[in-house]
Amino acid sequence: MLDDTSDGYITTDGRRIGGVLMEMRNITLRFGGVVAIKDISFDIREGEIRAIIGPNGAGKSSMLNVISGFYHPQEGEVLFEGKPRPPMKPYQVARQGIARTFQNIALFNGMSVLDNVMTGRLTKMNAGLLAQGLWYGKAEREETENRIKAERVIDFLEIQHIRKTPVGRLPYGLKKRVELARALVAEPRLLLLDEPMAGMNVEEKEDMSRFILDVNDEFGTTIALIEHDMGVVMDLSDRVVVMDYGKKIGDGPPDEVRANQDVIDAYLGVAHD
Ligand SMILES: Nc1ncnc2c1ncn2[C@@H]1O[C@H](COP(=O)(O)OP(=O)(O)OP(=O)(O)O)[C@@H](O)[C@H]1O
Repeated sequence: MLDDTSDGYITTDGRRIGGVLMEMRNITLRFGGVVAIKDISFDIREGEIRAIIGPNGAGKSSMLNVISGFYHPQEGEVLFEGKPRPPMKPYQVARQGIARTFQNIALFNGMSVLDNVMTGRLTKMNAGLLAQGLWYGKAEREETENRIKAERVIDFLEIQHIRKTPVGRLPYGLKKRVELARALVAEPRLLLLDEPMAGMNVEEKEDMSRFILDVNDEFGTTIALIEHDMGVVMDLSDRVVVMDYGKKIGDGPPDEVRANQDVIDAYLGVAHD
């Protein structure tokens, strides 16, 4: 049942959604004369799958980039665990426990699946180069731990059979899964997925949906994803924000959003004043 208490709620499938992890307050983002986001507010609760959807050019990528700390809005505030988040460099955001995947896959094609996944541990590494030279034991322990974590995620996402394969040789759907593995191995509190189903066939979309649900269920990871296609996220998400021309036109559980006339019009391309 969904209620609005700050302590959270239990979903109909028995998952526990906690309090607010991240809050976007009156965010406005401009690129010169283009207003990509206009005064949008919403929150992301601990443990939930939160989707941001909207037609082309609605401002979804811009919003994801604000959440990930890559863009700094001209107006508004981003709060993480109730505290205003100052402008940060991407690596500082990553250290806060936010990981992401990209719309255009950003993997190292010449490297194996395992090595690509291991790069996801970089933000977790404490033993720097000097420490690796001077204090070999610690660096070795860290390397072993990183490898165990990488192997666990590889097993979980069912890509063991390709762990030694160079990523460049993989079909698109599997590349997307490797990207998910790399983000997940950083053990994020908040996982951001940029159009995880884009360019996939029906079977690949079904696989990806299942893995997103499993990740959320198994690791309790909070997930925010953006998606162009309304259909694919409706079954996955606990709550959905709908954007159109930089504005928020809907926000709520999938059934509520699906019945929202502004949302229907936006997807059908009906003009508004
Ligand atoms: N770096 C940028 N410089 C200038 N304008 C930009 C930039 N990024 C986005 N925009 C503009 O901001 C608006 C929102 O774009 P954005 O990419 O966030 O939308 P989107 O919903 O992700 O679209 P799509 O589904 O096509 O990826 C668009 O008008 C776009 O042209």
